[in-house]
Amino acid sequence: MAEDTSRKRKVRGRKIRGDREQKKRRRARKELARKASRNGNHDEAGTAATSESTGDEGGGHLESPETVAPEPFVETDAVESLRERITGWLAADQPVHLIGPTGCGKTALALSAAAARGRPVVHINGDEAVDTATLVGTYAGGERYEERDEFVSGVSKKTQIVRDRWVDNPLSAAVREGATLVYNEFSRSDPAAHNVLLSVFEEGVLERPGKRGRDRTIDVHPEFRAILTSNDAEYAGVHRQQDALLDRVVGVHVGHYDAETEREIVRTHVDVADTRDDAEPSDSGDPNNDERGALDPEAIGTVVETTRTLREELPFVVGTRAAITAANGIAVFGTQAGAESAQQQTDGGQVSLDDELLADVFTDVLGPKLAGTEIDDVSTLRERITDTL
Ligand SMILES: Nc1ncnc2c1ncn2[C@@H]1O[C@H](COP(=O)(O)OP(=O)(O)OP(=O)(O)O)[C@@H](O)[C@H]1O
Repeated sequence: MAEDTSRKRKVRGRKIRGDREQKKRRRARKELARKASRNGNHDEAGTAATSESTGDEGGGHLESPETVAPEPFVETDAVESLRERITGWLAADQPVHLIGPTGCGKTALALSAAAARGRPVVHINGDEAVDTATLVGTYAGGERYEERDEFVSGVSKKTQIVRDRWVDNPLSAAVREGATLVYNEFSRSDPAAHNVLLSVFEEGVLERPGKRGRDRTIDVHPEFRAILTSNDAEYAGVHRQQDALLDRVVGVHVGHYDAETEREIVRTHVDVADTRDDAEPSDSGDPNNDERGALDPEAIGTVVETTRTLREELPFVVGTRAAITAANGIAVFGTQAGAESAQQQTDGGQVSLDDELLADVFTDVLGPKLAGTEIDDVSTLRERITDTL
């Protein structure tokens, strides 16, 4: 009889514990939903879930589309047409591989296309150290918790339980949440790390190596998409990725933009002088940098034209980034050289630009690229630049 009573209480105890756990889980889910909605992280049904709702940990990898959208972002016809190609392929459920020379604008395009989808974004960079666990997740030791059993009133039993703690990494977070994965310079990572991508792209499941039981795989959310970027030289170089992977992505080749687009891009990254006759004296616009002046459209045109000529003449890539860096250098050094008075300097005067300054600035900007090229030293580089001007 006594045994019967204790059994009943034990059953009721479990039921109460079960209700409490359910409530706790519901509270946790609500909290996660609140956090996710603050991040704009919703799935199709308007509910929000993160890996934690399945008992795993995976926070921290998702960013809202608004956060990742590049700012400033120039949208000329050339930029828009490329972005439409990317978003078009994503709509066709194809992973996209953006291939192009360094500094031509791949990352900006990828992030802009990802943001345009309005889904959460996971942004990672490839490098030698990336392996499967870095992408998919891993066990991060045991998690200890205490379970309390109340058999009869006044008699309780505590049990220490150690449970494997799984930590999600970017790919698992992205496939679970239906995010857009932007995997920058993916060809810098070991190709073996990307085997998991094959089943993600082909079968819609992510295998979690080391996971056991029914948690071994994650079903890929139907809204999950991937944009991979790589430098055209590296892509064909040391880390050639397996054909099986390259076969499952479409390649969009991104070259250097046309002159008008490059001028627009440079313009958005520097302070532009107001050249109207009745314009106020120009101000750098940056309260922390009084020494930086404003470039007029003509100076921006000269920087872009020089960049484009050097691109043809020099044995290494001279990307749009080089043009932006040079323009920013000229905004400082041109102002220092051109300022006739101390007052003009602190006002952030308009820059004065001549060949000497252009050669100095471009020599510094391109100096780091000499290694492994036919140009042995920096004085030869300067000569080559001067010849081009
Ligand atoms: N459409 C654009 N609007 C504004 N800025 C842009 C645009 N495209 C590129 N840029 C700027 O040009 C520079 C180079 O772009 P980005 O970093 O995207 O090139 P990348 O090809 O990814 O370079 P890397 O191969 O070195 O990673 C950055 O400063 C970026 O902000």
